[in-house]
Amino acid sequence: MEDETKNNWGSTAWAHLSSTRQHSPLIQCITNFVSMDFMANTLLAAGASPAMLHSLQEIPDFTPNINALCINIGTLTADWLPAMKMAAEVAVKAGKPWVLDPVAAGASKFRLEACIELVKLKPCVIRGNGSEILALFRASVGSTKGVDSMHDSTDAIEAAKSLAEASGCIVAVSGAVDIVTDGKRVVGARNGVAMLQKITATGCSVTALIAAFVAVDPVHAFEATATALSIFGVAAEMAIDLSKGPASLRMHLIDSLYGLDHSTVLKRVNITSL
Ligand SMILES: Nc1ncnc2c1ncn2[C@@H]1O[C@H](COP(=O)(O)OP(=O)(O)O)[C@@H](O)[C@H]1O
Ligand SMILES: Cc1ncsc1CCOP(=O)(O)O
Ligand SMILES: [Mg+2]
Repeated sequence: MEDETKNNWGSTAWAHLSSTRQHSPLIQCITNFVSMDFMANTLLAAGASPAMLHSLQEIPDFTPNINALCINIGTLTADWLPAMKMAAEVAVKAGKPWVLDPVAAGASKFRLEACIELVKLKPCVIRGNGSEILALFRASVGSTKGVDSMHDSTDAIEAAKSLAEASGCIVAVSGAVDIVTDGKRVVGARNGVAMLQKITATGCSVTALIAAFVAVDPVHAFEATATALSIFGVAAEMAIDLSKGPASLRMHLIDSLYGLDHSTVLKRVNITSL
């Protein structure tokens, strides 16, 4: 049974990656300055088409034509927030899914309140690390080390389920095990390598990959979220053997994602029910 489940997830992951390569969904990213380059390259390597457009003036023309939107508050300032909100509203109105990365949600009142306002604008998926999801669930500042997590993803399972129930979003918590829940179902993706934490913007980039997979399979956002996390992890597993440290892992990760083949995906995708 477990093998069967694993194989099904492998096929689903391959379907999402293949579909991304075939359809090249246009992903608008309103993201932090740190992540822009790596996020765009991750999306390109997966076959998607990234566009880092964040001007308030362009959103009414541009956002209705995208396939999905990724909003990341990593280097948030007050002047960026109206564009994020407008883009989320325009995307929802146009029937396009959007994904929220609540970077360092618990680091300040300003960030936390921005996240809470954004969650009200109906993201399809929220992906954060353990501390971010706990901060959002508790609606409280603290218990985070800036953008890095002070918690294991498994510490936030119940918080993720409650947040998913309350918001109607899929909630993903990244870490050694990536947790994905819709409030009822919970799966864990056990792919990836610990050194991913030593490369900035890997979390941001996997959130953008989730947006790409949700764009090609919007009615299965739960599955698309789990497979995106797993595929990113599998690419890292392939890359680590070729790497000498974080800088070369970063390079090989992009190459591995670009070159991932069917048999590797079927063999390595490791998603199970929790
Ligand atoms: N200990 C770990 N082992 C394997 N993969 C990990 C580990 N920690 C994080 N990852 C992976 O690194 C990526 C970024 O996750 P994470 O570091 O939790 O996000 P963030 O950068 O937003 O804090 C994800 O793909 C996640 O699966
Ligand atoms: C270092 C840093 N500072 C503000 S945003 C950012 C990038 C965070 O990226 P990630 O959440 O993927 O680690
Ligand atoms: Mg992050």
